[in-house]
Amino acid sequence: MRILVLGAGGTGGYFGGRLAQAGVDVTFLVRPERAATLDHRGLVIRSPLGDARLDVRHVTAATVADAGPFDVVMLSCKAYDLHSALESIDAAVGEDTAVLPILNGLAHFPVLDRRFGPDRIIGGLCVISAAKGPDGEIIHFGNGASITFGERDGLAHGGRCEALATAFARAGVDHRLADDITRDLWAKFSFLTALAGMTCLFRASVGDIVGTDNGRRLMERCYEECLAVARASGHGVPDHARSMAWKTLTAEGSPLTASMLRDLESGQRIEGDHIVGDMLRRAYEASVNAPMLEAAWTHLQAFEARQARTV
Ligand SMILES: NC(=O)C1=CN([C@@H]2O[C@H](COP(=O)(O)OP(=O)(O)OC[C@H]3O[C@@H](n4cnc5c(N)ncnc54)[C@H](OP(=O)(O)O)[C@@H]3O)[C@@H](O)[C@H]2O)C=CC1
Ligand SMILES: CC(C)(CO)C(=O)C(=O)O
Repeated sequence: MRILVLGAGGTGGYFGGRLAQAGVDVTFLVRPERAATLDHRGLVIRSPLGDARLDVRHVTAATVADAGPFDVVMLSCKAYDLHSALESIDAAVGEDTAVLPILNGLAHFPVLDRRFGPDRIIGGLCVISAAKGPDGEIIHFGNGASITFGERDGLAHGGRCEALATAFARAGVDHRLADDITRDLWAKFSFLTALAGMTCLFRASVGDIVGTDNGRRLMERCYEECLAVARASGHGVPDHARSMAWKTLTAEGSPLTASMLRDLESGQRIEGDHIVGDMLRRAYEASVNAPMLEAAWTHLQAFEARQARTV
């Protein structure tokens, strides 16, 4: 199986790197600056699951056409880069290529469906805390790193998801082939929106928020709003996923924050509109009362307005 990974940042660098490390046929599609770093230093992963320095095959938008087509294109850009990423992968997508996005959120699916046709798009998500460090190294915080994917229509599509599962198994990556990926996507979207909305709003970890007089109650309200949107959309989050999320969102002393807070505090662009803004629009459409999401989204928009003035 030939895999193209768009982006060699926190998620793409980690999961693509693990595949490459195991000898899976992986090529990274990167921008010129990242290509220069990969040439110079290789793909460096610092992780509690094992450090690595890998010489990885890579192309840029200008050269990808010569390397394709691929069996799978794994998309690991931030949502605000989606359109440029799609322009770049166009030449790599052939008749039988599948596209596996691992972005957070849901709003990229209709964009991908329109561009490549729904049959080409696999549902995917990942759970990890990782970022690109100052020297281009992938820093993996914490011990968990898993990827979940599956066919959104439940059909076989030539066994491409099984082939992907084989590749991840070979790389020793914790992975799951989901029987209902849409349900998993909604479960993660609901959890992440509450986590990102709240940790950004209060500029604090879960533990620090729930340790305050009212934090636990506010966290509960925010998560309840997200769950209500999921239910109204016909994708109610199953009990086990809800109780796991709730435990994580209210764990005393937990240092967990969303990657969005890391981005916000380091002055980078954020996926506020793709995550919190999108959930709130869905709340309005479904007539779900969502004051916590309104506060979280107002805060992120105000942050972005100030950020735009200072760059
Ligand atoms: N980081 C995390 O812990 C987690 C992130 N996610 C989600 O995964 C997605 C990706 O996040 P993350 O990996 O952190 O993001 P990063 O910013 O670390 O990595 C994204 C990479 O995509 C590259 N890229 C963007 N546009 C293009 C393009 N047109 N051509 C080539 N490369 C491009 C960027 O390149 P360049 O280096 O040139 O800017 C960057 O290296 C997001 O939706 C995020 O919410 C999900 C779970 C956990
Ligand atoms: C919740 C978490 C850490 C899980 O991967 C995540 O997706 C993020 O912070 O963006």
